[in-house]
Amino acid sequence: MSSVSSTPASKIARATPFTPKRPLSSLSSATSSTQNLLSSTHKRYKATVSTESRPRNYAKPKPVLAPVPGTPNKEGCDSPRTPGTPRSKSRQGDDPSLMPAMSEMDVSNVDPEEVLVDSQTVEPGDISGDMMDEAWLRAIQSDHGKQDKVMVSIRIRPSDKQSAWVSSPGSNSIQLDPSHARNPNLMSANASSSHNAPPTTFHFDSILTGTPNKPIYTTVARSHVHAAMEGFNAVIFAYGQTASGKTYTLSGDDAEPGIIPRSMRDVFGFIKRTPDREYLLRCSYLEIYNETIHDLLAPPGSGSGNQVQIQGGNGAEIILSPLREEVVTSLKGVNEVLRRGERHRRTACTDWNERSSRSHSVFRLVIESRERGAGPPEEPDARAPSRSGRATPGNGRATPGPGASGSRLQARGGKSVQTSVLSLIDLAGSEKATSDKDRTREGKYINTSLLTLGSVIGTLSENAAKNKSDHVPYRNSKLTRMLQPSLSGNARISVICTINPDPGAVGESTSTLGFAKRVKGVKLNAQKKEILDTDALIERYRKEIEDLKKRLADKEAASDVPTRTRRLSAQEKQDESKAMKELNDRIQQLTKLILTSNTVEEGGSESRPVSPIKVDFDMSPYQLQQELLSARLQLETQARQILSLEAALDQGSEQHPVDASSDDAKDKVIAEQTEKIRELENVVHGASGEVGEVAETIRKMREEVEREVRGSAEREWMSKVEEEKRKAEESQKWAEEVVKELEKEKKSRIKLEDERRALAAFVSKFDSLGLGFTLPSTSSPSSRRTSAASIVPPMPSPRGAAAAFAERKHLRNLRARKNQGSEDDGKLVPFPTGDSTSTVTTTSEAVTTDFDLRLSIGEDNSPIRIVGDKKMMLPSLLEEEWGMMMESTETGDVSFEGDLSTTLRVGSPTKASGMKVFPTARPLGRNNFKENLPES
Ligand SMILES: Nc1ncnc2c1ncn2[C@@H]1O[C@H](COP(=O)(O)OP(=O)(O)OP(=O)(O)O)[C@@H](O)[C@H]1O
Repeated sequence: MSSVSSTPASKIARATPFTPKRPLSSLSSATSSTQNLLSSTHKRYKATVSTESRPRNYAKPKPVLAPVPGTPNKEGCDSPRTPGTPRSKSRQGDDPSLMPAMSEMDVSNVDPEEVLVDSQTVEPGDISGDMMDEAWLRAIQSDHGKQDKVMVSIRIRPSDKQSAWVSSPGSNSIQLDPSHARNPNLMSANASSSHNAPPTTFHFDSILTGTPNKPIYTTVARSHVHAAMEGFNAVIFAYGQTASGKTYTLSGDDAEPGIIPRSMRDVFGFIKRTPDREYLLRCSYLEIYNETIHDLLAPPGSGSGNQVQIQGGNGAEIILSPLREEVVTSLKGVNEVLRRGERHRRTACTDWNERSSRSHSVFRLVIESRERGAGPPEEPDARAPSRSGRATPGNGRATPGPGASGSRLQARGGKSVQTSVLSLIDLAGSEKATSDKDRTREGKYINTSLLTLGSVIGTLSENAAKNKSDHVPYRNSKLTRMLQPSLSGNARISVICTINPDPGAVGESTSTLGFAKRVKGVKLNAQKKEILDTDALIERYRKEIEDLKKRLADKEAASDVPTRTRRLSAQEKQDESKAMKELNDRIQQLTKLILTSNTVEEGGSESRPVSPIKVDFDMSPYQLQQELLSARLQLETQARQILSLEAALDQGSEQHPVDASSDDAKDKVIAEQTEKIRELENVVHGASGEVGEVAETIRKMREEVEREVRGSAEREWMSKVEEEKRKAEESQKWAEEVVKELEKEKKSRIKLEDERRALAAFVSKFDSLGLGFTLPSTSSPSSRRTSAASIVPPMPSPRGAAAAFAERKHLRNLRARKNQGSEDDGKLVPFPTGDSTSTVTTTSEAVTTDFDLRLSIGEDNSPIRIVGDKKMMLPSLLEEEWGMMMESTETGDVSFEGDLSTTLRVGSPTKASGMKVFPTARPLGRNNFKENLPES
C-alpha cells in the first residue's frame, strides 16, 4: 500500500480560465503511486491512443492547486465579484455572434425532420480519433439496462502536499492514512455524524488520480453516454467539496477536455457507428443558483427573466418551463452552445477557488432516434391532446421537459422512436463560511441543497437496503426535485466524487466519501423509453394485455390474501389518489380519442354512434367492399382499445390498491369507468349491427346491379340482331328484284338482237339485190350538212343500205341527244385539267370476240374522248352498243365521248391495241352538237 500523493506540477499546467492566480507554496516531486493508481484503474479499459491523449506542451508550468477549504487565502482573489447579473447588457454585447436570440437552432424554429443526424452527416472531425475497443463496447452494450446500481468513482485531485489517503495500486478501495486517524478535521466531521467512529476505508467502482481527463471519461462516463444513446436516461454528476476538481472533471480545459466535451464527441462517434438509425439531438443548459433555476441559453430580455419553473408531473416525469432547447447537428454546434452557457454561469473567486462555481449547472442532451428508412411520418392526430411537453412561449409549440415525455421526432411505419436524456451535472462544492457576505449567502444555499441531496440519497439507499418505502424528500430542494425522475430509478447514474487529498481537508473528504458510499446503495431500474406509432402501439397493447392477464392469474393463484391490507401514510394516500386521478384522466383521454373518431356523429350527445359508414349508392360494389373492410378494421381497433382500457383499469387497481377510507371514491371512479366501457361496448355492438346492415345492403345492391347489367346487355343484343335480320331481308328482296330486272333486260335484249339480225339480213339481202345507194362522204358535220342540202335520189351501191342505215341511226341518236341536251346544257362537269393522256390497257386474252377496255381515269363519270384510227375500230358498233358519241377529227381520227366506267367492246382486239384514251381538255358542249347537227 502506498500513499496517494500529488502529481508533478510540470504535468498539470493548463490554460485559463481554470488556472488560479495564487502561487503554490511548493511543488513537490511526483510520487509514483498516483501514476500507478491511474494505470491500475485504466488497464481494464484499454483503448488505442487518441490524438487527445498525446503528450501536451507542458513547457509553461502553472500553479493550479487551490488550498484546502480550511486555509482561506484572500490574496488569491484580486477582486471578488458576484455574478449576480450574468446577462447584463454589456456582457451580451461582448460578442453578438453568441447572442442566444440569434440562434436559428432553437427547437421551436426548426423542422425536426430537416435536422436529423446520421452516420452520413457526421463530420470526420466530430468523432473521437480513438479506435473503439470492440471487447469493451460489447461488454458495456450487453450491460445496458442491467445495472441496478449507481456507478461511484473517486477522483483524487493532485496535490503538492503529503496525501492523507492511501490506496493500493489496482485496488478500488481508499483508506485514510493511519497517521491521520486523529486528525482534528476528521473528529469535527465525525462530531456532526451519528456514527460513533468514522469509517476510514471505502470501496468504490474506481479510484482515479492524475491530471489527464481521458481515462476519467473512459472509466466513469463512456458507458453511460452509450446507454443514453441506446435509449436509457443517464445522469453523470460530480460531487465534492469546493476546489476539489468537479468543474475540471466535467468541463476540463483546452488541454484536457472534460467529460462534457468528450461525451459530445462520443455521441457523434456513436452515431457514425450506427448507420441504421437517425437522431435528433437537442441540448439545454441551466443552473440552480440560490434555489432558483436559470436558463443559461435564454435570450436576453425574455419575459420570465430567464427563470425556469418545475411544473406538474407525478414524480416520474417533470416539466421545465420555459426552457430553451437548441438542436445540434455537429460538434461545432454543441461547443457553441456550451461556450454560450458557460459564459453565463455564475462563478466567483472564493477563499479556496479562483473560479468557484456558485451554482449547480446541468447540461442536458435530449436524444431521439428512429430506425432509418421507415415510411412517411404518421399524421399526428390534431385532436389528440399533447401527452406531455410544454408550450414554448410565443409559438404554441410543445417542447418536452427533462422527462422527455414528448417526442419531436415522429414514429412512422410501425417503427418506434427512442427518447432519452443525458444529464451532465457539475454541482457546486460544499464550503465553510467565508468572510465575504455574498459568498457566505451563496454557500448557505449550496450547502442546504447538497444536504438535501445527501438525505434523499440516504433515504433511497436505506429504502433499498431494508426494502422500505419511506417518503423521500425530493421536494425539499430544486436540485433533488429536478433529479427526482433519475434518482427514483429510471436512469443510469454515474457519480464522480472529487476529494482534496490534503491533510487539512480530511474532514470534508471523509464526508464526501460517506456520501459516495450512500449513493452506492441506491437501486436503479432504468427503462428504455419508446414512442410508438399506431401499428406498433396496437401490437404493444395486445402484448401488454396478455401479460397483465397472465400476471393477474398468477397472483390470484398464488395468494388468497387481499391486496388492500397495506397501511399507507397521508402522503402516500395523497400520491395514490393523484395517481388514480391521472389514470382516470388517461382513460378519459383514450375514451375521447375513440369517441371523437369518425364513428361518432359530431356534436351528438348520445354516445351511440350513427352508422360508421355512410353508404354512397353511387359507389361500385368493389368500393363498397373496401368500405366494409375498413369498417371492420375500425371495429377491431375499437375492440382492442376497450381491452386496453380494461387492462389499464385492472392495472390501476393492482398498482394502486386502495385503503378502506378511500374505497368509496375509488369505487365511484371504477363504476364510472365501467359505465364508460359499457357505453363503448354499445358503440362497438351498434357499429357491428350497422356494419351487418351495410353488408346486406351491399349484397342486395350487387345482385341488383348484376341483374341490371345482364338485362341491358341482352336487350341491346336483341335489338342489334333484329336490325341485322331486317337488313338481311331487305337485301334479299332487293337482290330478287335485281335478278328479275336482269332477266327482263336479258329477254328484251335477246329480242332486240333478233330484230337487229333480221334487219341486217334484210339490208344485206336488199344490197345484194342492188337496191341500195351510196351516200357522199361525211367526213365532217359541215360536209354532211352540205350533202343533205343538195340531196339527190341515191344510186344503189354495194353496202349502201348498211351505210344508210348507220347514218340514219346516227342522226336519230344525235337528235335524241339534242333534245336531251337542251335540258342538260351547261351542266356537264368539266374534266379535271392537266391530266395526261392515258393509254388504255387492253387485255389481249379476250381474243375470241371482244376485249375489254377498262378506263382508269379518275373516279367520277366525266366524259372522255377516245382517239384512234378509224379503220381500227368499229365505230358504228361502239355507237350502237354503248351510245358513244363519235366525232371525226381533221386527222381523220374519230373520237367518242362516253362514260369512264363504261366497258368498251370492239370487234377486233388486235386492231384496237395502241388506241389512246385521254380526257378532253374541255368537255364537249351540247351546243357543238346542236350547231353541227343536220335538221331532221
Ligand atoms: N485533477 C486535476 N489535475 C490538475 N488540476 C486540477 C485537478 N483537479 C482540479 N484541478 C485544479 O484545481 C482548481 C479547482 O478545481 P475546480 O474549479 O475544478 O474545483 P471545483 O470542485 O469545481 O470547485 P468549486 O466547487 O468551487 O467550483 C482548478 O484550478 C483546477 O484546474
